Amino acid sequence: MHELEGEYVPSTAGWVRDQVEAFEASGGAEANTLRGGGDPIVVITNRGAKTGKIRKTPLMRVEKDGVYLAVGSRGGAQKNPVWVYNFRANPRVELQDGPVRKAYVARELSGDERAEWWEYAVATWSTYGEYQKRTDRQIPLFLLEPE
Ligand SMILES: C[C@H](OP(=O)(O)OC[C@@H](O)[C@@H](O)[C@@H](O)Cn1c2nc(=O)[nH]c(=O)c-2cc2ccc(O)cc21)C(=O)N[C@@H](CCC(=O)N[C@@H](CCC(=O)O)C(=O)O)C(=O)O
Repeated sequence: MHELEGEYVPSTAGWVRDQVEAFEASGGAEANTLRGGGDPIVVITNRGAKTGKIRKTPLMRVEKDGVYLAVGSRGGAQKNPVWVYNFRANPRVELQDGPVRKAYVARELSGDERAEWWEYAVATWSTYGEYQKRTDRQIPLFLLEPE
């Protein structure tokens, strides 16, 4: 059975749900930046930690040599986005970048490795630095490596 089949339950956030829909309907040709600006996004399909349902999570595109970084910033909110718990429970995800959708395994980062990737994330999209200043929660990072 294909790893990530199952019932897709859209995000409770309308703008996110709509972006996923437009992105997937166009094979990643449309709705592939943040709010139509110049910052590229990817869409990560993941399995709910409690419901087992299929979730689709757009994140900023942070990539290096075929490996992607998922940044649990959620605008600097005090609590983690719940997809963090999905990635921890079900690390096999699928990531679509433009027209290409592939299987990855998510691995949560810590220590020096995390520090290095955090620096790269902020260099890629500087708003992440602003978000970390807004909360004393340490923003979780997951490296997505091709399966
Ligand atoms: C709104 C909420 O989503 P969330 O998983 O908390 O994630 C919040 C946001 O991070 C998520 O919406 C991101 O896509 C927002 N977002 C970014 N969020 C980020 O954290 N970082 C980014 O870089 C980022 C970029 C981005 C770009 C475009 C865009 O449209 C959205 C972007 C949600 O969908 N909640 C569902 C539950 C979702 C879920 O996965 N439930 C699990 C249970 C999880 C648990 O164990 O509690 C399950 O199904 O079992 C609900 O309340 O019903």
